[in-house]
Amino acid sequence: MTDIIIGIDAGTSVIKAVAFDLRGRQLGTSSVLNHYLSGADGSACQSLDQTWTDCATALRGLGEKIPDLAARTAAVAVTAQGDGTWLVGASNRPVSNAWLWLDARAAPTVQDLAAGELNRARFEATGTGLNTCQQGTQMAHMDRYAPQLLDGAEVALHCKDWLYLCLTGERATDPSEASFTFGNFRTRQYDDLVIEALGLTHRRHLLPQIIDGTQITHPLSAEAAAQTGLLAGTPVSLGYVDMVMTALGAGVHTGTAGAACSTIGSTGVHMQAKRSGDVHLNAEGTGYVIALPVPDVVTQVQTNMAATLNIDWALRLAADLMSDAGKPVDYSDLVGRIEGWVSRAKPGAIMYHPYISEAGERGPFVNANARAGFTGLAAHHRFPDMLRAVIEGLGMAARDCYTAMDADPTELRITGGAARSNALRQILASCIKAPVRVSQREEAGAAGCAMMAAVAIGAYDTMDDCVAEWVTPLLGQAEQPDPELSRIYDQVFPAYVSARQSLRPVWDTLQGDPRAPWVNATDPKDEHTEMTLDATLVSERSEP
Ligand SMILES: Nc1ncnc2c1ncn2[C@@H]1O[C@H](COP(=O)(O)OP(=O)(O)O)[C@@H](O)[C@H]1O
Ligand SMILES: O=P(O)(O)OC[C@H](O)[C@H](O)CO
Repeated sequence: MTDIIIGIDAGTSVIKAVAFDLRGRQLGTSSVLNHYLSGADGSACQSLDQTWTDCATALRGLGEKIPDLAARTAAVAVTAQGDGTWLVGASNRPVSNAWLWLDARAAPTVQDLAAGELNRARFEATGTGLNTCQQGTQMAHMDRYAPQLLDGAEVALHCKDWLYLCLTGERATDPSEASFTFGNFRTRQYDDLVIEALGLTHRRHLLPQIIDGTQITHPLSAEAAAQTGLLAGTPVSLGYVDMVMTALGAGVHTGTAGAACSTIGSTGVHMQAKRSGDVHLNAEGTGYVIALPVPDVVTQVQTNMAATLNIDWALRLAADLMSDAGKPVDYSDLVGRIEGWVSRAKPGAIMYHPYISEAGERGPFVNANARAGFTGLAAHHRFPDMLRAVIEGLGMAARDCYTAMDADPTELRITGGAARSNALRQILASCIKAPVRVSQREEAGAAGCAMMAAVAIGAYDTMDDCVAEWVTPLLGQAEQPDPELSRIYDQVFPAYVSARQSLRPVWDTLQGDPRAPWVNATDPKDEHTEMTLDATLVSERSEP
């Protein structure tokens, strides 16, 4: 009897394979740390072959934990980190390492395309502002400065699409990434005007077929079966991009009017489900519109490049000082002190803009030069005051994003590593002025794509039926905002926005001239991969 669905979530930090029963109970997880290479030129690259090997290892690991996994598996589904460019050539071999969503090399091309006369029409079709993370801008950049990469490719995939190809031999992508990058969120199809606006009409042949994993599956190939330990012929479903899979699993679409969902992990993703006719397209042309695997329902999205990476930066600073002073401690050991430090500090005393990512910020404004900063430090301030400001900065950034979406959430469902922090939950609720609820779902991304497979194999007639059993019962208690904190944050927020608007020329000066366009097609040196490793260690150590 087949009674298990496996969800694969290939994130930037970790690749996970998670087993669920057909009613959504999590049975087991197996994970492998992910690795990418980043360079001083802004590059962030990942080996396609290694990604598949790691995925297969995670699946075999799951087989060691769950008795008779292969025979019991009714379906497999895959989602992964989004954006980026995974080029595949003849015989389905990689053309080069993938460019990840973290890759900042396309910055000059983004500036150029954003000023193009077709850009507003492109935005109104995709609902998505241009940034360096996306496949469209990365391919446009390659087309200008490294055309040999595209010349050598037969198909341009995203991470989950590459894994789907390895699992099934099918070249395909899903409606979410296809429409927010190259298409229209209303039709979920490619749009010629969008492709023209990116200057990629002559590369149109690189875009794969679009399939919906709630309706179509392909069988696991014999080669993939040998590598993963699963049975050839097992149905495989292609999930949507991880941002919406996580949100689906954590409660973005349960039928509660006005509810929104934020993922507060390394990045911050803020989203609200809407009918496609109700999407608010802002004047600045920023954000994403990402389809959900539900007819005519999309998510309006604004996403911060860095969320908890700001906390990790502050803790690392403290850990380095302690280590230099002969009291060695890893920054992840300090996570347990966050609550005490925050409770000792005065709210709203210091302002912090959380743009710590080397790639700047993308939501609700796009600026590769944006950088983090404190405003309002005084001699009496100590580390706890600064840490509280960092966490309040994440709350302000979330409010900035929801404001740009014209959303006024009635309730915020949260997931991601920092949802474990009481202090963060209270600050977030008070900044947004809505109760927060933490989903008890441990692996929301893997669950989201497994739900698609559950619909595809007929375990549920509709996604809404599946949500009612897999998602709604796992939503935790509502935690109310603190009215006094909300009053303080109401006062601070306009200043937070005007400060970040005024800082623009300062950031431009600090970053100097825009990066020289990238011309060298060689891959970066392995300069650091420890960011992802550390993030994982922290979250493992801080399990409740
Ligand atoms: N109790 C906590 N308080 C604040 N941040 C935390 C806590 N526990 C984990 N984190 C942060 O959560 C992040 C990991 O979140 P997670 O969602 O697991 O990662 P990712 O977004 O990389 O998939 C780390 O940056 C870590 O510092
Ligand atoms: O790997 P994670 O942080 O789960 O996901 C990354 C997103 O897909 C990315 O931010 C898309 O641009």
